[in-house]
Amino acid sequence: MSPAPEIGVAVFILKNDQILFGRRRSSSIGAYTYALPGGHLEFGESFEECAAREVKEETGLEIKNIEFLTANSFVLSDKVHLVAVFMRSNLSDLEKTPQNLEPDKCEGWVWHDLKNLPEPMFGPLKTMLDNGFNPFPTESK
Ligand SMILES: Nc1nc2c([nH]c(=O)n2[C@H]2C[C@H](O)[C@@H](COP(=O)(O)OP(=O)(O)OP(=O)(O)O)O2)c(=O)[nH]1
Repeated sequence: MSPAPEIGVAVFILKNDQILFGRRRSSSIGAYTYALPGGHLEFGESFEECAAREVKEETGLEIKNIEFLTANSFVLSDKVHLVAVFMRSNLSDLEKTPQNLEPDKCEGWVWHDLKNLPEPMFGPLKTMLDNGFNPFPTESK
């Protein structure tokens, strides 16, 4: 029997014109590609709770204005079917810098301009951004 789809929550943290990305390490899917902070939805969690928890666990940052943006279904192989929920947020404290709290999973966190995105990017995210998806609120960007 095929494995069940996995549900991931990925978070665009927006700061001025920039988005926070980290390069994934080899132990997980999307090895060596740039992706957003995020992780798997745990039983009983809302998308907002999952976003805040994963961002805190991975970067030490606290976020606010957490909002649902979109969700997509991606079949990556015979064995991997992702349902990715994309959220956006702002930093609670603009002065705080991200820490790499899970160095076994991520090489480090860097801010990137929407017009100058890092490559190679994690497949599901790349598909969305290549199709013109813009995570910034329309009034400010
Ligand atoms: N982190 C992250 N996950 C993403 C992105 N796009 C996307 O489809 N996903 C999917 C892949 C996975 O199915 C799921 C969670 O990803 P993950 O591989 O980072 O999970 P993790 O090990 O940090 O999480 P966990 O098991 O500790 O909860 O979300 C993205 O940009 N960033």
